[in-house]
Amino acid sequence: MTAPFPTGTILGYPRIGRRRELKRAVEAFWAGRIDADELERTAAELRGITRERLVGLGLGRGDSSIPESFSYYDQVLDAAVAVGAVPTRFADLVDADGAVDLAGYFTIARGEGERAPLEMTKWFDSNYHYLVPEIGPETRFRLAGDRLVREVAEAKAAGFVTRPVIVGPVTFLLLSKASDEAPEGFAPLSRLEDLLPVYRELLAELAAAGAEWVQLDEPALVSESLGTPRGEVLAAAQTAYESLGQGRPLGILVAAPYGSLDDALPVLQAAPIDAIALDLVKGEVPSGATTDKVLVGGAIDGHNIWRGDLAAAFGKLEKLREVAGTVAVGTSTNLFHTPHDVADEPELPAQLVSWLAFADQKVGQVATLARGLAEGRAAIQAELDAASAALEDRRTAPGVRDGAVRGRVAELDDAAFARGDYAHRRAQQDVALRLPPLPTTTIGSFPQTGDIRRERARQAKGEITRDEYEGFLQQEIADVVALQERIGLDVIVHGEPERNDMVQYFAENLDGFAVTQNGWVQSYGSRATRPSILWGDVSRPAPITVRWSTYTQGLTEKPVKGMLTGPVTILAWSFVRDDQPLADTAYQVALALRDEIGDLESAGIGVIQVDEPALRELLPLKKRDQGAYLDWSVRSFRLATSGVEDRTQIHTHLCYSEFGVVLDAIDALDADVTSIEAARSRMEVVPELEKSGFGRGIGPGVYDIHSPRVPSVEEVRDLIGIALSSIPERQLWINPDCGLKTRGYQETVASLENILAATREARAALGA
Ligand SMILES: CN1c2c(nc(N)[nH]c2=O)NC[C@@H]1CNc1ccc(C(=O)N[C@@H](CCC(=O)N[C@@H](CCC(=O)N[C@@H](CCC(=O)O)C(=O)O)C(=O)O)C(=O)O)cc1
Ligand SMILES: N[C@@H](CCS)C(=O)O
Ligand SMILES: [Zn+2]
Repeated sequence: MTAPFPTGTILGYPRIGRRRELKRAVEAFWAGRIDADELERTAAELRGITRERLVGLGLGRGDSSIPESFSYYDQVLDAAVAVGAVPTRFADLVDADGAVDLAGYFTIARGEGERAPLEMTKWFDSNYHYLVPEIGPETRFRLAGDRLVREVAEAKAAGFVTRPVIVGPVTFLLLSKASDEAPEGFAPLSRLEDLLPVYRELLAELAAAGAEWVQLDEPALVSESLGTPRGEVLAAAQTAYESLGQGRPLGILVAAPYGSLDDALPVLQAAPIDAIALDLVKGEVPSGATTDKVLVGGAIDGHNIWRGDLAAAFGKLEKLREVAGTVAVGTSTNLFHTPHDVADEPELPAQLVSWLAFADQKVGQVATLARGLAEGRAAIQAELDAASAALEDRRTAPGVRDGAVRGRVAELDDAAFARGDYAHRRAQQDVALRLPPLPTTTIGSFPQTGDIRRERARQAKGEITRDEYEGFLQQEIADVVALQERIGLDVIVHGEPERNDMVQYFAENLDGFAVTQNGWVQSYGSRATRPSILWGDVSRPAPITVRWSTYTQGLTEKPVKGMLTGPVTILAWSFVRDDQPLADTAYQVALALRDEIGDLESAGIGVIQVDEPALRELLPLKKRDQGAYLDWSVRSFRLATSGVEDRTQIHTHLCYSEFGVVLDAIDALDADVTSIEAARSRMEVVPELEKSGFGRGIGPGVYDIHSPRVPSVEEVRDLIGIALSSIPERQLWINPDCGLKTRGYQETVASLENILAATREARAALGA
């Protein structure tokens, strides 16, 4: 007999700690300042605090409503390690039972010496990055990790019955790539039948440790963008859950966040599982056939921070009751996309705070709606009314709608989105910039050293004055310029030392945004960001970057590249207002950037880069939504960048994604030069670019900045050679994959020197 499913739950909770305690402990472990036992103790303490907190917020101690969703680094890596899927290059880290210890786990995540880590890529349409498992015929699946089982037991010992969460087998394989050993055309999904017994064994162990329910996350079932034919995905889901459901030792919840299940819903309904979690924020309440399964209605948005329309959310659950015998309320996704607690933001205006719900407030909302489901709408009417009143207040608050901003957007005509003919631009830029063949540049940031972060923190605390801080930054820029000149780079950057983050910095300088003090959200591993809150109409009260760029240009004869973050990325990495289409907000941000670009040009900056690393990330998971997205995202970039003279060279930069499906959109951005991550995949994107007829400047990265490894001159020369076999010399730029902010100086300098040495060799070979 399956235990009853709780009436309210969340799909997961932030695991980094309210003050990023996990980051500090993990980085201390990496630096050798604490040992594995101490790291384990800190992590166990954090899990204990989380469980107690969730009970305090209204979840149950013994009813499986609390998810066991901790991870030291990444949940996909956790699944890989649990099922023994460790690539052969890490074989020495694996013990006789197939297990790796904590140090080994981090080595797989981060690489070591010549051993590359697992590749990192975007988790669905979010700014979270997961590690890509490598699967081949040689992968020996076995139950190799017992961490989740130990955490269930740890909870049990503390008086909790929690619900362990693990990436489901179908999603696990669909997110994997073929290992180095696999033959051409090998599909990891072909190993499903071999993987399922391991999951079955894991479920048995979780049940033995005291779990009554397990949550298998299957977001891949909602996505149409993973490249596997839909029929194969559905068949895999059927096989997996027919198999796992037979004689199951505990209740199985299959969670499908980030969109609607569409034709996968009947497959899951027919399978011998007990509950299905639906995303009712991105997806609709399903109509049609009724089901005997528990439907967990994800009516509370797990991917943003708005308090939202609680009455409408309850309405969705009431509608869900028309198709399911048992309905529970949940979050649409794991809450790890949101910061911990609005109460940690004393500096935010009270009115704005009243519109917000971070993870803890969302748990409270789930508890309220669960009470409504149990006791009827009248029991929660006061809470529903309070949320509706906050929503109405938000609708009419000053700044949410700014007539001047709206008027400007309304008056835009086609000319605002177009530059002159590229051939003419190129000719003018050649004269203005006088660059050598295979011009070299970097992507913008130089290492964000402890010193820089400390000085910024001291300035924020009032320990040093604004002038002292700015003097420090000027010195930092002067050093970075001198370094680039010494190494021989052609287009100089200022290194972005004034930026805490490439989005937050702009948010701090634009109207319509608020920023948080403690609103950290994990981006990957130990790295986090504080997404800004875009709550009102956006405009630029004053120039933002102009004085930094002009100061830098005053230090060198070489062209300095102005550096901005593009509209799509500013939206993607902020919490964006949900009361108007994203396109409308994007155009407002684009106009603010257009003003900044105009001012940079007027100040004599001849090269301006507008980063759009999140262009691929925001691509909707459903094909039916992609055309409209690509249209407004490309237009917003063009709106930002097309106000300049032909002689001004516009660059863009993309990274952290696979770009195949958006190559046409990248071309349509009409940037003069596009730098794109390519080193880690050994220039995989280059033949695709050639095929797509990309005709402007292109800089496929030759240095993988995710790793501390220094690429050798030969390695860079080989990559340049591969690039030149597809890209005409006239178009090719030489640059790293991305900014250098997460790197140290030693490896940065050595790598850039090697890049320049390889470029000089390549130029000589071309007779240039
Ligand atoms: C390029 N990427 C980015 C993404 N998203 C963004 N919003 N920004 C990005 O750059 N997504 C894709 C990629 C990869 N993702 C990341 C995400 C995060 C980092 C990163 O390095 N994060 C830093 C924190 C950066 C930051 O906000 N720094 C602030 C605050 C610094 C701080 O912690 N200060 C201390 C005090 C200082 C001291 O004494 O040392 C404190 O507050 O306690 C700043 O610089 O002012 C991280 O550490 O996680 C990289 C890529
Ligand atoms: N200009 C930014 C781009 C990161 S995607 C940087 O160099 O860090
Ligand atoms: Zn980048």
